[in-house]
Amino acid sequence: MHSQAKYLSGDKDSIKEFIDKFDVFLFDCDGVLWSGDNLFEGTVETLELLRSRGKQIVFVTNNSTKSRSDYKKKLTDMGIPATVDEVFGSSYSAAIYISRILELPADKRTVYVLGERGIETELDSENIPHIGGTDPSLNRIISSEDYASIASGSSLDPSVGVVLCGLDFHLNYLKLCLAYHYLQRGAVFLATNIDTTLPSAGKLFAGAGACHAPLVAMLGGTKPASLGKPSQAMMEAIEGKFKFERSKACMIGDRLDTDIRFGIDGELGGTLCVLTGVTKSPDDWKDGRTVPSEYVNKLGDLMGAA
Ligand SMILES: O=C(O)[C@H](O)[C@H](O)COP(=O)(O)O
Ligand SMILES: [Mg+2]
Repeated sequence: MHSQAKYLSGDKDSIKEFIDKFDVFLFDCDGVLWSGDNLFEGTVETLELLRSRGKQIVFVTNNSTKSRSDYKKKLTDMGIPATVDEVFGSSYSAAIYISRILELPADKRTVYVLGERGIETELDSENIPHIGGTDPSLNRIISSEDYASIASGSSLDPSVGVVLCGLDFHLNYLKLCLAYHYLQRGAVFLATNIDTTLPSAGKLFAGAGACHAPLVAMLGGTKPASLGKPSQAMMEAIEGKFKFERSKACMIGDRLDTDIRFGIDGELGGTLCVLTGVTKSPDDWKDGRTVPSEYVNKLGDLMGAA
């Protein structure tokens, strides 16, 4: 880990030297490429510059609301050429973990989802049965019948072996209580990611970590295993798919406890922090716990090497 982050913005030679050090750039999305649907200045040009220099680009996002194909569409709609194979999201990471790593009893293979369509799509891609999620019948206030049927277990699906939590724009009391009772019955507690906030429109909003925080409180502090950044299960899955040399790879992100931690723990060749998302200034890493190797004001500053 670095004790001092090198500031690159405006330093043409250092930017060129930085880019030349790496063959692969792992790009975080929210807070780096855009804020919500607002693309940051210079993003398209910077990605074009890196590709023109033969760099491999991988989009590594913790945003679980979209599948890989959804992200490919968002990227291309925003003017960023991308293929589905270049996208690796936390929902996909979780689906791979559940289908290929987690060993569940044969009668406990169903996943109860607290989250959006992106999680469901990726579970489908791994043929994992799931309930909850975007089921419209759950978008309502809990009833006295619900209390009774959840308490007795008569409305609970006995095949649920996992509760998987992501960013849920339709979160409610009923859904949290269903998740809690599945967990109480022994379901494995998983999260796509731990991000407590979501950058959008230049400010911060509730993130996936805030969505499952009520369950952590109800469970007396038990936290889910998270399959997004900084999980090294995700790094290993990405490395397995793209076969890159870690010392020649750089993680570019806006969040210290996910993106930069992901790159440091993964012993990548470098970590570049941008100040357009969650992290706002070098003061944010003055405790020395998670210090990027380099930083810029915004991604587009790398155009200094053009
Ligand atoms: O709350 C969340 O899920 C995250 O803030 C968000 O989606 C992170 O996405 P990323 O910055 O990893 O693209
Ligand atoms: Mg981000």
